[in-house]
Amino acid sequence: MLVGSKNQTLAKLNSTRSYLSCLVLRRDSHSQVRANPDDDRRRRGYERNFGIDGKKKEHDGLFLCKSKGQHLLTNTRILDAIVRSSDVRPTDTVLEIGPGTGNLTMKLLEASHSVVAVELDKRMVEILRKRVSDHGFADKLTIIEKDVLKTDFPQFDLVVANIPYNISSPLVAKLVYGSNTFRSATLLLQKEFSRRLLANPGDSDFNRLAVNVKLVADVRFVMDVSKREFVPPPKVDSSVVMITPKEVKPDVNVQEWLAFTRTCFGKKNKTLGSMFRQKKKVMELLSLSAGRNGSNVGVMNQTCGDFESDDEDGRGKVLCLDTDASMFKERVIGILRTNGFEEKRPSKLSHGELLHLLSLFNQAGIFFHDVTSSPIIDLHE
Ligand SMILES: C[S@@+](CC[C@H](N)C(=O)[O-])C[C@H]1O[C@@H](n2cnc3c(N)ncnc32)[C@H](O)[C@@H]1O
Repeated sequence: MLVGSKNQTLAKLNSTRSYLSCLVLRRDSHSQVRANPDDDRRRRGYERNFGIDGKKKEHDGLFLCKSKGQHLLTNTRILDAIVRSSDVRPTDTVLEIGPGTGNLTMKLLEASHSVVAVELDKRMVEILRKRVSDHGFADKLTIIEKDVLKTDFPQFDLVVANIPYNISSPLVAKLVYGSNTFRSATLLLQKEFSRRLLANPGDSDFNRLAVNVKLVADVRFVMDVSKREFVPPPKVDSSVVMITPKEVKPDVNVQEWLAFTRTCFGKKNKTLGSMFRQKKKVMELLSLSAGRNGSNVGVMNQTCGDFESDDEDGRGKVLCLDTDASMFKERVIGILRTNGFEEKRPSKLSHGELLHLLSLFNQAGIFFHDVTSSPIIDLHE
């Protein structure tokens, strides 16, 4: 039951910082809240089911926390459309990330052989368990009560999930660059993130996220979902996309590829020539490449070492570094020029062309990944 109007609720929320991130959901409201085509009725439904009441919160209320991305999808029509578009089969084990109170889970349990759900919020887990066992599905559900980013997944056939948007990038990375083999991942994502993911080489908005994901997977747009379909409504609209891992993946060192795309897509709209002429970039690549086995840069450093020892006041060292850097820069630009890449912009290049350029650099002893740092899969920025 609502205590106060929506405006009063917001005023109270503003009064305490910690309240800003949470709303109170009555424990039974997951089954009562339904999206409605009529905006006014939807607002009234929202107001009936949410409110801020200190006492209720302590006794039978449930906070929906912004920081955990807790926006529940309540429109049955959309939930059905997501399940249909995911192509789930009766023999499938589905991985659901962030089941919340189980709106999507119930549909997945009906359509699949079993569901593995990863949820970090104990209160959600409690509600989900009860709801699922009330409907006789307990045997088909495994709940992993953990942070999905710190969990090893058991085997599954496909992913279907309305995920917390604040972990979109590391989660997509974990799925597409992780060790699990699966058919597809149908994900409800922030619309802007989906658009970035869907961009193709040559598009004005082709970006590092898309180039990294599309190296190993295909991405298909499924549908847009309005923010009004969620309780509480987030600030942004959403889209459903389907990510399908490629059967054959390119034979490339992933860390080297990710470091290479970080360099290439770091400065929007620059040509490769102007990007690789920057002194800072040249010095960075020189130092990364010098430590690698088989790198010709090592030979340059050896010569440099002899030179340095002859010079007592250290001026030779500066000169030597400058010589190294300018020779190295010539080598980098030479590769770009000889192979027709100097005037090209990375966003216009295909995966094949980018992979070719990386292998030309590596063959010439020019490397991008810092082998001394611990490996991480970061897909953008
Ligand atoms: C957007 S809600 C989706 C809820 C439900 N699937 C639905 O559609 O109504 C995201 C859910 O993910 C959970 N969650 C947030 N961060 C998580 C994490 N790192 N690991 C696992 N679950 C997480 C939240 O507690 C919340 O239940």
